[in-house]
Amino acid sequence: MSNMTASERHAAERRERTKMVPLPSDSIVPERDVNERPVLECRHLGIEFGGLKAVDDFNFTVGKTEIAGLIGPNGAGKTTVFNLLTKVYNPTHGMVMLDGQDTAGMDIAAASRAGVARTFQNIRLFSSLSVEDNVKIGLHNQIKEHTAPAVFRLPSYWKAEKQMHERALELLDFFDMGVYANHVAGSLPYGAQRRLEIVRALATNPKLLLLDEPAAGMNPSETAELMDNIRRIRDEFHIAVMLIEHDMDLVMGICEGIAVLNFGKIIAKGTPEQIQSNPQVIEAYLGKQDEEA
Ligand SMILES: Nc1ncnc2c1ncn2[C@@H]1O[C@H](COP(=O)(O)OP(=O)(O)OP(=O)(O)O)[C@@H](O)[C@H]1O
Repeated sequence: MSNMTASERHAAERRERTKMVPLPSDSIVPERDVNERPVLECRHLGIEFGGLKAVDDFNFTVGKTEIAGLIGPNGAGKTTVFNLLTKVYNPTHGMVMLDGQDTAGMDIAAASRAGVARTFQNIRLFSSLSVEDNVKIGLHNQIKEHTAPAVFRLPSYWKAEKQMHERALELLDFFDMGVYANHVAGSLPYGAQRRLEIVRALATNPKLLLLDEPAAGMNPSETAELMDNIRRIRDEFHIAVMLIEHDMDLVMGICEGIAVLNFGKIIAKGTPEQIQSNPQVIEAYLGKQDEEA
């Protein structure tokens, strides 16, 4: 394996490790997850804006520790799916089950507590705050805060502060970012800011981490490092990751199950090998890319 590029190595590792098995719902999950409750089940999910069906009859399941991919041409509806999963939008059709919980009626904060976290296509950090404070913002959704201890600086307040500081550093260290803890977030190099977004999302203790174009703007070595980090997140936090990405080496290198959207509809679902050899996908998406190249 020594002469392989990072993405070839990832693809080889994935082929060795992951066997995808079908569920009765026409979805597939990694074999290791088949007896576990899926972290995400979308059934006939859809949303209309005016007359436009931005997402239509979206059926997709993500296993408990799966790395899943959502791909498709620009405007296909991918980010809208993430907005539905995080309750930025309420669906006009269908349902989303998060770790077995129906998310109907939840707002963004409730969905976060139920276990979904995300990063955005364009970096959204509190750029004038410190790196540590950005992570602590993520941690806040798990800590029950009472006004009196904070106002009167009671011992329970300091204990919670200490716990948050330690946890924030632990998470930053996981990504070799502990040295940046006191830096202003906006002063970090681009790649480090993208990593910080992931750390902040992980701080909410999610079961499902949604990454919207995590490799955008990255050079090949940063992308290879990102792929390693996504794998490490899955392996060490034992959570699922679902990502939207245009970088096909990344998608085919680390994703286990993939859905392809075109004009709001799933046109193909399957393993990277199945997706790469699907004529509809090649025509709708991969072929188009080749023509552009
Ligand atoms: N709030 C909204 N109101 C009206 N139309 C919307 C809204 N949000 C998304 N759309 C439309 O839904 C469609 C899907 O958009 P979406 O951003 O989900 O695509 P995408 O696959 O993420 O694209 P890209 O790869 O370019 O980010 C587009 O036609 C978009 O204009």
